[in-house]
Amino acid sequence: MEMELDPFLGVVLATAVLLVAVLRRKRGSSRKYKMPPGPRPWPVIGNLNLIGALPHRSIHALSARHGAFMSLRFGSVPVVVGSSVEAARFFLRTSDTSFIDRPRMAAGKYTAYDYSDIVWSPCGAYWRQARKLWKAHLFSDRQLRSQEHVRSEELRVLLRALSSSSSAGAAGRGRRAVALKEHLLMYSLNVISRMALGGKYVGEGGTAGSPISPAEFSWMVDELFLLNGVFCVGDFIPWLGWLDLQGYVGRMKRLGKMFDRFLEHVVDEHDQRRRREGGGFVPADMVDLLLELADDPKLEVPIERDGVKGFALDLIAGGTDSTAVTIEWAMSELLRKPEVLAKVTEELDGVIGHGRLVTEQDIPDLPYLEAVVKETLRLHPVTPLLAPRLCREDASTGSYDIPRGTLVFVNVWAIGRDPAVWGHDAEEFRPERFVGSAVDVKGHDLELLPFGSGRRMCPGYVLGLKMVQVTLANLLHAFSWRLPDSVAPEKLNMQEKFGLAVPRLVPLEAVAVPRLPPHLYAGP
Ligand code: HEM
Repeated sequence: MEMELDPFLGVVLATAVLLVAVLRRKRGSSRKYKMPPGPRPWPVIGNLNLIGALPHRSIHALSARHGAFMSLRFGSVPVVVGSSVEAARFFLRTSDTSFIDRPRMAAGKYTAYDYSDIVWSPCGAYWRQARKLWKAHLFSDRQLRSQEHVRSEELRVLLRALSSSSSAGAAGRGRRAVALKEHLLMYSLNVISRMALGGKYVGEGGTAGSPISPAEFSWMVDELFLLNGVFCVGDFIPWLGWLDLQGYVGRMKRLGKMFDRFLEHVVDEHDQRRRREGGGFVPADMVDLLLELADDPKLEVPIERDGVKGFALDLIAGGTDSTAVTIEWAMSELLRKPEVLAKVTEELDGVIGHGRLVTEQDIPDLPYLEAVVKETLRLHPVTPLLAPRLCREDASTGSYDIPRGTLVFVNVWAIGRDPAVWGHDAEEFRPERFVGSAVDVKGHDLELLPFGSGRRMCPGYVLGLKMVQVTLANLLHAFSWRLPDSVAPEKLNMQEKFGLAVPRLVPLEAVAVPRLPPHLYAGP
């Protein structure tokens, strides 16, 4: 949601502000709402001028002045932001049915098959059915267990790749720093490709005729997350939309076409196998399952081909960037805190030993590692404002009204750093705060909501959490990590870059020295 105005856009908006200020007539409103307090909006742009390149931080600074329920106006759209546990309870629990809709924004239209995926689909029979199908079929415990071997095979590929790309001949200090995120993205993409699409469609070992290179694909995923998070002027000032002054809509249309070429190829291949195998066909991956579900005549709402492609896109997008971003933040925090890094390594040595890798079943025996993951998600929730919600009926907090049509954000980033909840050291990375604590990330504890909560909560959280925990555990178990000699831990750049996900601005580079017997880095 970048809102750094370019000069041309600035001139157009300033002219429009003037015009509207001059032409404005006082209109009577049919009902008087008592909205939460907030900064005074300008004509036309509302408060968009107050939103900087990192909206969760700009909004947090404004909430500190105006309150945990705060009104804003983006262009002509009323906005309310919740920034406390009480606000999260109101929006995501007690009045959750009023706020489970999504706004119709350009990103959903152009990058998500006209709102046919789950993330952008409006609340209704189609969305409810999609969530039910995902839960019962794609993300059932049985389905996730049956694909555990895929995750552990790809993990070994990751460890091998890290071991060879960091080696520069001599062991120890002679090693090169690796760009961790590139490796993590390729790994999570391969895991989700094999689980969802039945094979690797990108990069080394990709299926024949794959229409996409790894570099192109990783650019596409980055672009998708950026464009799904930007504040697009046309969404808020519709009469300026046709000008596409920021160029975002053009980029969305281009990206939508690129993903469509890729997904057409994937769906075609799956269709062909179904036809070839006829009655003997057995679904082997999530796209097979989706195609079979789409054919079910008992479906309440039909799922068209665009729906299948939209769901496949959710799987790819949800399964790749979010996990890679979280692990990169965890490693950054650990590299700044050698004593925490030493403690988590000690736990791994004690529980796992040096003879094997960590499995998903080991995680409950690694409470300090679990605490490290929670602490990372507290300080660096991947989507700090959750995905935008739309108020679909007038609601009231008791003190304030939220009219139908209001855009709602819950700033979970701010809640995760609230000293009233987390104490005076809320900004500090200190996993000990979770040791022996029952607070979890599964949507019950409103002070820690990296996956959201309620009916619109992330449906992939079990997989996402598993992947973050087991991957981080193995990175730490299989390698000793340090920053390059030129970077002092306290000087490590921790700046963020905004989009639907908030990754590091500068990718982390670190030196990885293998610490387990060589056969554990060999192929699966
Ligand atoms: C660390 C990993 C992940 C994090 C932190 C994360 C976080 C989130 C958040 C905050 C939301 C918005 C919830 C809301 O509006 O209240 C969301 C929605 C969603 N996530 Fe995830 N997610 C992760 C992994 C995944 C995975 C692995 C998948 C699927 C493979 C996935 C698929 C989705 C989908 C489809 C939605 C939209 C749900 C809806 O609108 O009904 N996510 N996620």
